[in-house]
Amino acid sequence: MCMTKVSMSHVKKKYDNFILSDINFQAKEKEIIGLIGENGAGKTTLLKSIGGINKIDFGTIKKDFKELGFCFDSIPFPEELNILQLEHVFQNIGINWDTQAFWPYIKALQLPTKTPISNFSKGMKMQLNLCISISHHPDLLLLDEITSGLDPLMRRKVLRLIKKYVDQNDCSVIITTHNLNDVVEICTRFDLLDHGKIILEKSMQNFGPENLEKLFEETVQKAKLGE
Ligand SMILES: Nc1ncnc2c1ncn2[C@@H]1O[C@H](COP(=O)(O)OP(=O)(O)OP(=O)(O)O)[C@@H](O)[C@H]1O
Repeated sequence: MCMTKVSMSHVKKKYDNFILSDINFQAKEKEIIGLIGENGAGKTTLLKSIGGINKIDFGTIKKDFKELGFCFDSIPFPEELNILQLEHVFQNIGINWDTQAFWPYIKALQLPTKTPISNFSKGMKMQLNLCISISHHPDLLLLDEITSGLDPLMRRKVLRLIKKYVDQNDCSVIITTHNLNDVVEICTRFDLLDHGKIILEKSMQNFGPENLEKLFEETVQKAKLGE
């Protein structure tokens, strides 16, 4: 049976000038869900609501995951440390941490282990963030624009790593991205957001980047015209 990791029902989140409204959304085990939409559509707000980082104003979120992993744009660890030092800290703070899993990820992405993290590029920090997140063995992984700022080769490596993690674990992933190739390459489903609403949800069978872009444009255009 395919387990649901998170289920949202009629969720609303209000900011002064924005409402995420009437969100009904489910993520099931093994799904990799791409959240797409124009700038300011509400992708990060939705992701943060799922992760409990945002307090919702209305509706319910049923959480059936055991361990949450997430990567948002801020780095939640001390940047003056290098990877060797940071890994030592994780080993010793008594959290769910798998050293054996962590080092092969670092090796695969060729991240330097003795350079202070403060000297890493934005892309390198994102990669490290991902390696740390999946070394806690999350069964729900939230990734906010994980591929932005990555060169094409590194982007491919990161996507492969995410896909492999899902293949080998009972995990579901929700990823926000502006790169529709990310969705085509690893997602099993996408949800298109527009002005705080999910206006389209589709399984990824038979979509290439061109027809996904066309569908994106047409659906957003129709929503703007109120059709
Ligand atoms: N903490 C906040 N306080 C007030 N408004 C916010 C806050 N966070 C986000 N917003 C607003 O909510 C709306 C949706 O923002 P969000 O970051 O979720 O969009 P997004 O789809 O992820 O955009 P992008 O693709 O540009 O990253 C925007 O209008 C933004 O200004």
